Amino acid sequence: MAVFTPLDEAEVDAWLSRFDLGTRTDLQGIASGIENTNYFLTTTRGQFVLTLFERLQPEQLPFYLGLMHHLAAHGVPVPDPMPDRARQTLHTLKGKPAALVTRLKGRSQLQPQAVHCAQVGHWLARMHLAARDYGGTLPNLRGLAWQRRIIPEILPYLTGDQRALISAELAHQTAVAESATYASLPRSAVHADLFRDNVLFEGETLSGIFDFYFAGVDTWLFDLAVALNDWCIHLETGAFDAPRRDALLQAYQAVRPLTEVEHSLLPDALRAAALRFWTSRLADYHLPRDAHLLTPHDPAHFERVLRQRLMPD
Ligand SMILES: Nc1ncnc2c1ncn2[C@@H]1O[C@H](COP(=O)(O)OP(=O)(O)OP(=O)(O)O)[C@@H](O)[C@H]1O
Ligand SMILES: N[C@@H](CCO)C(=O)O
Repeated sequence: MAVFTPLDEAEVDAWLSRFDLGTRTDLQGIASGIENTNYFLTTTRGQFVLTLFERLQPEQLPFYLGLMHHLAAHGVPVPDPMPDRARQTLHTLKGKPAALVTRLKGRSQLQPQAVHCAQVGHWLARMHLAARDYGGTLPNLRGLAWQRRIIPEILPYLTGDQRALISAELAHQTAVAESATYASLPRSAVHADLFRDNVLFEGETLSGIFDFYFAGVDTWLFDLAVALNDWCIHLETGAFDAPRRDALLQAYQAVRPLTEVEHSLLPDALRAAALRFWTSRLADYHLPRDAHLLTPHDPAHFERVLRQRLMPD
């Protein structure tokens, strides 16, 4: 369930009157999602999503909302945060930070085919190019610095084999991140969590990308690796499905060809992306921050993905 903070119609109406968005015609709690309280809010002027941020710090939110607006203004189909009459997009409702964003059309495609992966590759590259001149500077808060802090806390919960794997991978990624080639990788604000459940399709056409609340400045290659590791694998084994992987990569490169350095570092980036989500899932599982909010995803899945990425092709 994802209505952690129930809202009644009168309090939503009072809040909505700050905007030039007409009056409420419908309000429905959204059942999915595990981080925030979300409602679909329909007014006489359009369809929106009202989000109450249950966990995120208000200081981080201007970066996410600013990025969404920047991308929307560049023609990327992402939720556009609505300003109130005082031109603010970050609001407060029931004492929590809140935003009202445009509702995107479409449905998720949890069993993607190559045609869907090609759409994801195309829009990921468009997003990267559009984000180049976004001025926000929030780092990826689940990047290597966070992993180096949290992995020692997780180690006691792991088997000897898992401890060896995660420690060796962390050491490898630290060495990669300190290399001169890594420093030359193109980067900007990126989504950093472009999984199947954060994209909508109308038929075979991508109609929306949402959930920017893990976005941060990181390499474009890392963002690409996150998407490849989710959209283009067999979920049971973590192995790549070659037609889907090739479709995503080709469509990405039709918009923005990878540099030579990016080609050479892609295998490391795929490992880095697997390590990132194995680590966060282990942390959510063993060190829950807000146990009542989080339904942890299965950490073993990303352990399998990492082991697959370590095998020769
Ligand atoms: N702007 C939007 N337009 C259309 N649908 C949306 C939009 N934002 C959210 N949704 C719908 O609401 C659901 C819940 O949103 P979301 O996945 O972002 O939840 P969350 O709790 O904020 O994050 P998490 O994915 O981390 O659990 C999505 O699966 C999607 O169906
Ligand atoms: N995509 C993340 C959850 C955070 O949105 C995961 O699958 O672990």
